[in-house]
Amino acid sequence: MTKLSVNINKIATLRNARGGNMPDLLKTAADIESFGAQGITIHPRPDERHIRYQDARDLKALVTTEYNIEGNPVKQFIDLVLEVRPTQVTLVPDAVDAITSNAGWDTVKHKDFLKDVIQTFKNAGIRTSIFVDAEAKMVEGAAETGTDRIELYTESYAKDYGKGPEKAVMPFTEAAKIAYQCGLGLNAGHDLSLDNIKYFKENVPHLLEVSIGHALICEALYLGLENVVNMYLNKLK
Ligand SMILES: CC(=O)[C@@H](O)[C@H](O)COP(=O)(O)O
Ligand SMILES: NCC(=O)COP(=O)(O)O
Repeated sequence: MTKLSVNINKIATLRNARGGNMPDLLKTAADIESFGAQGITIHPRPDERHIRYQDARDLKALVTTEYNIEGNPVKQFIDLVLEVRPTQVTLVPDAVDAITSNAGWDTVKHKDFLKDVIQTFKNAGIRTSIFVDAEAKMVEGAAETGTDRIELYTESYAKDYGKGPEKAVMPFTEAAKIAYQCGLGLNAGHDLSLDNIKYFKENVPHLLEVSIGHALICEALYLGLENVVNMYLNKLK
């Protein structure tokens, strides 16, 4: 079985737009768990444009499933993760000004750095994962850091899925096999959606977990709007 970890960054984006507490991030996380999701993912960024560092602390007391914190391991992030002690930390090499994550780690170039950071988190009993592109060299490099898992960066799959799913998924199938041979657990995420997730699951072996946020929240709007519009109409009769 592949676990679904719901990324709630977009709930925080919406909340922050008005400065109040609507939607309530903590209630939404609890609801998502009660609907059956097996994990909650957040990706606090240094500018706190969506998830705030305090959200990461508050969620710790509430999340009863797998709690996954993603981010670039700058000092502030490392300190936060060591304080919160989630189930899993996912290291993502994102630039401060990036709109969203746009690349996996170069695990060859940054091997020594990653080894140190991974060890720090493992010493604290936190499972580790490294965000990588679906390339043999990067997967093998990740294995040499001592990480428990990798997360395959799936943007290219999502982008190319419409042009031909067989070709789009091929590098991910291969990377998954290599990860398994290296003894790495396998996660995946970025731009996965209701359209493309089934084919990915069917063609990528040993997939332990996917984290999905942007599309899932958009789909929740599309699929929930009719109900809410009708509730308003009923009140306005
Ligand atoms: C690592 C990854 O692919 C996701 O965490 C993604 O970066 C979501 O972050 P944003 O919600 O800030 O786009
Ligand atoms: N790790 C990927 C993630 O948490 C969600 O990415 P996205 O679905 O918001 O693109």
